[in-house]
Amino acid sequence: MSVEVYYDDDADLGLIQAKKVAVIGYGSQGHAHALSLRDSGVDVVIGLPEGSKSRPKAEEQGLRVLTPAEAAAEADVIMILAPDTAQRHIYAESIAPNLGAGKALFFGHGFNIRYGLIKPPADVDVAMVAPKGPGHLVRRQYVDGKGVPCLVAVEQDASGGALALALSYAKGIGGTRAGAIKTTFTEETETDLFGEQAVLCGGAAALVQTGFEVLTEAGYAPEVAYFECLHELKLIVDLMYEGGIARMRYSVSDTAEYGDLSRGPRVIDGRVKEEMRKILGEIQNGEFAREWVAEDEAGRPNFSKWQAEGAAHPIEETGAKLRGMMSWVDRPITETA
Ligand SMILES: NC(=O)C1=CN([C@@H]2O[C@H](COP(=O)(O)OP(=O)(O)OC[C@H]3O[C@@H](n4cnc5c(N)ncnc54)[C@H](OP(=O)(O)O)[C@@H]3O)[C@@H](O)[C@H]2O)C=CC1
Ligand SMILES: CC[C@](O)(C(C)=O)C(=O)O
Ligand SMILES: [Mg+2]
Ligand SMILES: [Mg+2]
Repeated sequence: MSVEVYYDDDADLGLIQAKKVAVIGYGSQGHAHALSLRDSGVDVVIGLPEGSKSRPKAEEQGLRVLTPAEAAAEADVIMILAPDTAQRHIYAESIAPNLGAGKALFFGHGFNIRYGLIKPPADVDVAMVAPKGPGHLVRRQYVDGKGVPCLVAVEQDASGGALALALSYAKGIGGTRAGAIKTTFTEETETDLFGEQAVLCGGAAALVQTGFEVLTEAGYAPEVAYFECLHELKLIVDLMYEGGIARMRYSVSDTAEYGDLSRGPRVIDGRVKEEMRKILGEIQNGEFAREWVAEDEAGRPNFSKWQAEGAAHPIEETGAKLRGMMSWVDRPITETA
C-alpha cells in the first residue's frame, strides 16, 4: 500500500499565516507548536486556565495567553494540545461553545476522535498534525533547521481546504522538512498507541530495565550494566536512525552481529510477538482507551504507583551519577529549545 508523503514544496505556509491559531495547552507539544508557528510568521495565542503553571512559561516567551474559551473564541484554527484525558472536558466547556462554521479544530493525536470522546459539529474542519517525536525535540529540530516527520489526517473537510491547511500548519512546525504522511485518525491513533506501548516506551524501557537487572543480579557492577544496557542503546539506535538496522550491523563487530542474529529472536520470541498482537487488539477494540479513561477518572492510582516504582528502579540512581560526569549527555529539557 503506497502512502502520500508531502514535503515543504507541497505546502503553502501562507494558508496558516492567514489564520489566527489558538494552541490549547503549553506542555511538550504545545510549546513546540506555538513557538515554531510564531517563528514561522503565524499569529498564535495560547489557551490555558487561570492559575495554570504553564502560563508564566508561555508569557516569558512573549506569547499572549488567554483562557481556553477566550482563545478558542478568537481563533480560526484551534489546536488541542492538552493531555488526551483532559481534552473532552476542555472541548465541552471551552471549545464547543466557541466553534462555528469556517473554523478548524486540530489535534496532535487522534485519541479523542477515534474513541468518540469528542464529536465536533459538521460545519467545522477537523484535522490532525501529529509529530512522530517528543515535543521538546520537535522544537529543537525546528530551531536547528531540521524537522520531525508528521502524520496529517482529515476527519471532516467542511471547508474543502482542510488538508491544505493541515499541511501548511505542519510546514509551520518543521514537519514537512522531514515529510508529512497523509493518514487517518484511526491509523494514527492505533499505530501511535501500539508504538509507544510495545516498542518505543513500554517495550524499550522494559528491555533496558530487565537487561540491567539480569547483569546486576548476576553480580556485575551497576555502572557497567548501565553503560551496556542504557547509555550505549542510544549510540546503537543512532546508527539505526541514520542508516537502518543494516548500518548498525555494519558498524558493530562480527561477534556482536552473530550474537544479534542468533540471540535477538530468542529475546523477542513468538510469545512476545503474541503479546504485542494482544496489545494491538486491546487498542483496536477500545479496551485500552476505556481502561485509561477510567484510570484517569479514578485519580490515576495505578499510574502513580507504577510511575513511583519506575523512578525508584536502581538504574535511575546509577544513571544520574554517571550522567552527572558527562555534561554533554545531561541536556536539560527546556520550553524554548
Ligand atoms: N508528548 C509528546 O511529545 C506527544 C504528544 N502528542 C499529543 O499531543 C497532545 C498533548 O500532549 P503533551 O504535549 O504530552 O501534553 P503535556 O502533558 O505535556 O501538556 C500539558 C499542557 O496542557 C495544559 N493543560 C492541562 N489541563 C488543561 C486544561 N484543562 N486546559 C488547557 N490546558 C490544560 C497543561 O497546563 P499546566 O501546566 O497548568 O498543567 C500543560 O500546559 C496529546 O494529544 C498527545 O497525545 C503527540 C505526539 C507526541
Ligand atoms: C512515543 C510517545 C508519543 O507517542 C510520542 C512522543 O510520539 C507520545 O504520546 O508522547
Ligand atoms: Mg507518538
Ligand atoms: Mg502518543
